[in-house]
Amino acid sequence: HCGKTVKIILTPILEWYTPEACLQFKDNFHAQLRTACQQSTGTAGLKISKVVVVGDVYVGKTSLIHRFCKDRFERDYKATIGVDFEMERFEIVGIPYNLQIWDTAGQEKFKCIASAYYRGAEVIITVFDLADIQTLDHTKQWLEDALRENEPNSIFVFLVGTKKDLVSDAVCERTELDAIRFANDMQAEYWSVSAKTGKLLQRLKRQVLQDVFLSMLGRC
Ligand SMILES: Nc1nc2c(ncn2[C@@H]2O[C@H](COP(=O)(O)OP(=O)(O)OP(=O)(O)O)[C@@H](O)[C@H]2O)c(=O)[nH]1
Repeated sequence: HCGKTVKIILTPILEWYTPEACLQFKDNFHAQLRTACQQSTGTAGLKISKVVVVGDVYVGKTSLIHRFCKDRFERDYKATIGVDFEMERFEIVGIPYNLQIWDTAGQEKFKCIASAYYRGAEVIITVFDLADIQTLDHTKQWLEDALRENEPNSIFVFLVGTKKDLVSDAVCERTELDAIRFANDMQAEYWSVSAKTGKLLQRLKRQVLQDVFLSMLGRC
């Protein structure tokens, strides 16, 4: 679990983690990376990174974040009122980082409140429901709104289709073809996932952490 690539270094704090066997704690670990990590400070000296999750009402944004941070799924729907956030802690070369994951409301009446929290994001995750193709059509607008509050060239964008468990493989494949076209236009990375089964979500999470890390390096 600890190796020489950035991807592997970004393992969050896990119970089976053994610092003694971890390359990033060795004296001869990549000097440039170590310096970059030590220099990258965010708001008020804390090392904070921000991910913002946007998309239509009921597409599964909250469920995605719960699976990300708590590895839990709830069947009952509770609309997000305005915004909410989860904090995920992880370490790089022994330096603790806080990853803020902002959950925004999809309901039109809360859009004004939610958009006030778009600023300062390193990653934007634009979500749609694989079982409701119309929600894919709206992703470009969600992204446009989120990008307006950020520096478009320094941001990583994900397009995520959720509720993969609700659609057949054939429907999923057809929708993915459209989604990949959208992703190319949006310069986004595309993933199909299910918060219910948790399928691919841990891999998506690692990819998000990797992009956050690259973004921090870019700021140094
Ligand atoms: N089967 C299935 N249901 C899901 C999945 N993800 C979310 N849901 C369900 O879809 C409903 C809406 O999910 P939420 O995560 O609350 O949706 P949201 O996008 O946060 O909604 P707003 O906060 O109102 O914008 C809930 O009843 C979830 O249990 C999934 O991957 N599979």
